[in-house]
Amino acid sequence: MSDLLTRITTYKREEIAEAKRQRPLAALRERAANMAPPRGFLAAIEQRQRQGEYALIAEVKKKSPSKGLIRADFDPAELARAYEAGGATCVSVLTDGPSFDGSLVHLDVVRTTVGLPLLRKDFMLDPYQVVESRAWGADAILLMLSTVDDDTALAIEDAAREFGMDVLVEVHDGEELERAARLRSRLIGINNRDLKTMETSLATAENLAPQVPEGKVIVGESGLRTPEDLKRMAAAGITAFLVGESLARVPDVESATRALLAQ
Ligand SMILES: O=P(O)(O)OC[C@@H](O)[C@@H](O)c1c[nH]c2ccccc12
Repeated sequence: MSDLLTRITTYKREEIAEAKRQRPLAALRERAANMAPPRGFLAAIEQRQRQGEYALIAEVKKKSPSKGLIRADFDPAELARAYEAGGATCVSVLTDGPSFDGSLVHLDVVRTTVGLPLLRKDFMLDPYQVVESRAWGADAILLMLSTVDDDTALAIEDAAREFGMDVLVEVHDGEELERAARLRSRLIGINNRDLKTMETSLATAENLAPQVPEGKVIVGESGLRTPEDLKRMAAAGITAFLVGESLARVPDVESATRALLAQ
């Protein structure tokens, strides 16, 4: 694991232990059970694709370890509303505090603001976090295979299935892709960003896409800025995208979202 991921997973384990003390699983489960059922995340993506359109998961992102501050006047509700108005299919909400200035409260705020399905973007290490995600209104979770072993990945996936949530399984290389193929989730995210070097190359998704098994839905992640970038991904068979920085950075987010999606 890279230094950054080691640092993040270390504090994340402490956060999880503290959350379990403050809100035991039973209480969290009760809250999750009272939530409205999940909005179909994968279903929304596949519906767009069936219409011959790009599916965009637009990310509510204030800052990141690689880019620093992305949006100074950060307002998660306003950002999500602009994404929705601009034609996004789903919204990703970063909830990690220390590295991204995210919060579970953002998830709650975004859910009451837009009707789109929501991904909780965080570092999932424990099935407890899946219940937590549902209790705060997430419809899908991110599962990075670089941070969990196969048994943990399966346990997290099982928890998500129990709640009817979708799982975006994130990979960065061929080995992780092989591991992803053994999971049941159909959504595979290929992260163009190398978390060891922080370098982003669209060639990552281009090169891995042909190795993704039939029946999976590929999401191209990170470093996507222009309609040409999306076109390049589409040429490799990728028509669903996760985009944060390039949209969250600009003043007029709605127009930028629409412009990015113009085919
Ligand atoms: O801001 P970008 O380059 O458009 O990237 C968005 C998203 O792919 C990125 O935030 C991301 C992908 N996988 C992650 C895992 C953890 C934190 C963040 C990420």
